[in-house]
Amino acid sequence: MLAFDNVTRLFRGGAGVTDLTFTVEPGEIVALIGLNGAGKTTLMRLALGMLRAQHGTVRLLGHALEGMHMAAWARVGTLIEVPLAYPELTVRQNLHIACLLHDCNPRRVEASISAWGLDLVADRRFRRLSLGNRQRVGLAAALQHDPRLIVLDEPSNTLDPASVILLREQLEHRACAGAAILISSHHLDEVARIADRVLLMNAGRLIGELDTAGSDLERAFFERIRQDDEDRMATEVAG
Ligand SMILES: Nc1ncnc2c1ncn2[C@@H]1O[C@H](COP(=O)(O)OP(=O)(O)OP(=O)(O)O)[C@@H](O)[C@H]1O
Repeated sequence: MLAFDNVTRLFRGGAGVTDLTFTVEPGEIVALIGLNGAGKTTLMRLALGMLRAQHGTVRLLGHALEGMHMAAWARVGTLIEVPLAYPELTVRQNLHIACLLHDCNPRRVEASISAWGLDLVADRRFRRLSLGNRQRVGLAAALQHDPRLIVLDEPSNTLDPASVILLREQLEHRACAGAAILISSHHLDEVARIADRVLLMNAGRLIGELDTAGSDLERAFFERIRQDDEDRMATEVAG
């Protein structure tokens, strides 16, 4: 569903991501964790063609990124950084547009409004919403068309605990229906609860998977990062 093969994208100044190879299969929830600046958003932007790889290939839904046509993009659901919405339009109008863009029946909008608890703000302009409600609109827009591939950057940001549970249920439901899901997060406990696999990212590289069965996830996470930093420094000194 989503496959990276040796993908590299470096920015001027040297930051970026290097040699990324991984897949997200149908029915799988894969989480990406790493410190600020590790490269998670860059990876997601590469996955969605918002950035082009300098080396390597990205494949979505069986297509090379360059060969993706509109019908294939309509089967992808994304939320990267901030929800994309027209500030002067209402929640309902924004969801209607998102539905049309994804070639889905606009009758789904009402179910989506109710699923995300947006009934009371459905006719309010997007710009007047609280941050958490904006995020809920963004998630509703990303998921209401039953995408086969879902890519969400820190989706639980600004959500209240009830919405975090709602998000978890929505993602589990979609994974059960066969969607491939990639999410990034800073919430280790939440990630451990929902993800089938947790990929660790550090300094622009994927450095392995975190075993979520362990009792002290934070400790395991920081230990892996510390070890990777040490290994890299040792390699640099030796080089
Ligand atoms: N357009 C750009 N030009 C130059 N450098 C960039 C650009 N976009 C990202 N970077 C740099 O690439 C690195 C990875 O950034 P990225 O936003 O992918 O990290 P992140 O893991 O998503 O961080 P956070 O958890 O803070 O959101 C950082 O050092 C960042 O400053």
